[in-house]
Amino acid sequence: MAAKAKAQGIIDDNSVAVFSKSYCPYCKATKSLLSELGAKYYAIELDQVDDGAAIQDALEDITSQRSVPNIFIAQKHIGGNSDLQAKKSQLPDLLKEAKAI
Ligand SMILES: N[C@@H](CCC(=O)N[C@@H](CS)C(=O)NCC(=O)O)C(=O)O
Repeated sequence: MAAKAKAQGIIDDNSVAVFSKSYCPYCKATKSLLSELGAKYYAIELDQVDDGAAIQDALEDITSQRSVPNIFIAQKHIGGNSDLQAKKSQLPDLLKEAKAI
């Protein structure tokens, strides 16, 4: 429950939240794209925090998605890297609406 509250808090408190793992190439692609677009984002590396596995379980409960990256923009679940890349043309508007750029 603590992990679920922490995951939800990260989603609620950040215009863009990326649940990531430091070695994950899809996560790197997501963070690169957001950086290229000049977006402010919060990333948590689940392989580098003690409660990372519990947060990953909580994310699966919340989103039915277990893989990382698990991405939220303006508290809305976007999905993983392939979902984010597929929205590339809409991202500038989405990120502006979210006040991330
Ligand atoms: N199609 C997914 C692929 C993501 C993926 O395969 N991520 C791997 C890490 S690189 C993963 O979540 N593996 C399971 C795990 O780390 O628990 C996307 O585009 O985000």
